[in-house]
Amino acid sequence: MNRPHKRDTSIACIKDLEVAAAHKLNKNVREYYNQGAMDLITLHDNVAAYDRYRFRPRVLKSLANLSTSTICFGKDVTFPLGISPTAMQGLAHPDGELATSRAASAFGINMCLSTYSNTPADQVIAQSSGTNAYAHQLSIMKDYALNMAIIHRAEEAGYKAIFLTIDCPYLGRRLNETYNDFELPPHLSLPNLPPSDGNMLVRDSRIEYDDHLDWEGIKRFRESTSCEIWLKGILTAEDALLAVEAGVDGIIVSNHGGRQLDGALSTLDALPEVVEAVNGRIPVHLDGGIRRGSDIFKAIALGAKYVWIGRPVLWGLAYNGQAGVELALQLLYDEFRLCQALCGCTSIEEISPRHLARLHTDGRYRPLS
Ligand SMILES: Cc1cc2nc3c(=O)[nH]c(=O)nc-3n(C[C@H](O)[C@H](O)[C@H](O)COP(=O)(O)O)c2cc1C
Ligand SMILES: CC(C)CC(=O)C(=O)O
Repeated sequence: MNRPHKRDTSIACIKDLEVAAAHKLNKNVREYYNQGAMDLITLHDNVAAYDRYRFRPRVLKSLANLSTSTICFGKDVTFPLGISPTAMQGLAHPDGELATSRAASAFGINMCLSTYSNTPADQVIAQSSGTNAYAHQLSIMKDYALNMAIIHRAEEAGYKAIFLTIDCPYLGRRLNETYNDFELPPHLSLPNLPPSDGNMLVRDSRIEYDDHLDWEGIKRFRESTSCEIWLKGILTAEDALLAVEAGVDGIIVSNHGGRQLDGALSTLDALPEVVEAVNGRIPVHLDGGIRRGSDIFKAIALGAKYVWIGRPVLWGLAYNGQAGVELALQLLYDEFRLCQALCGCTSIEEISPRHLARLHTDGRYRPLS
């Protein structure tokens, strides 16, 4: 007999889910997922940056027609949140990326698949019932036949966009991977990449990234596919302007979840200068540090059209597969909708910088504009 799923009352927010996931994962995987580069300064600042803002809520606005939905990659999605590409989801749960994809589709939000997926791209997108859209992330390797094969497989399978990860000409120094001699367990494979029996992350010859890539190279990617081309890993106005000139379809303000250059700006702090430089010519998205629905609201208020999450999904997946990812999404959705309502916004378009105040050096919060 199918019993109705009883919600675990000990999990009321993403922090609870992080704790629950920590009990399910072994040390190597937990630290690979949760940690980042060097002293984890950027990792922590990604999260802390949200607390440097306060809301300026507007009251007595009828909420009768409140809508949280928005359009992203041609889909009318439930709210402005998507799933960032994270490697090797099979480490969290045997269903891996299949479970994540089913949860994204059930919830009506978009998903980006990692180059280092444990599941082939066509199987991941096949889990969708048509409610959501998919992007495929590309770690740009020296081997262009391999890069192009990944792009063309994604295009044929129905992926709408390629996210070029541009903050990774070399892998960041993740100390946990060295201490733990972190490796992919033998039961998991990486179907996008040629087989190898070397150490997965620290010394694997498959991870020879193209450290010669420049803006001309980005234009060539643009010409190689009918998928949209997005750059994941922009943190400055200067590079945002070059991205617009290169003709890409969009930008994701990202520091790889604090896993690349430790000490780089938090993504929320980088967002305003990128939004200002782009000036509406292409959409700007953000990922990094989102742990509450109210964080999503703050990023949207600062000009992101859509935001993405990495670790909260991995924690949901580790906790309880597809149902755990849906729980993570539900928590963030409920918190976001409430925050939007309490700020007096009936639509995503109404969310603006006027809804925020920022902490200044004199200890006071002031409106943004
Ligand atoms: C375990 C893990 C694996 C990741 N793998 C990839 C990857 O394969 N490609 C990529 O572009 N980004 C990767 N990222 C970065 C995420 O796409 C995203 O930028 C980051 O997780 C966002 O920060 P958050 O985890 O605080 O939400 C990974 C992040 C984590 C935590
Ligand atoms: C396999 C890794 C290179 C994936 C990644 O980008 C990460 O761990 O941050």
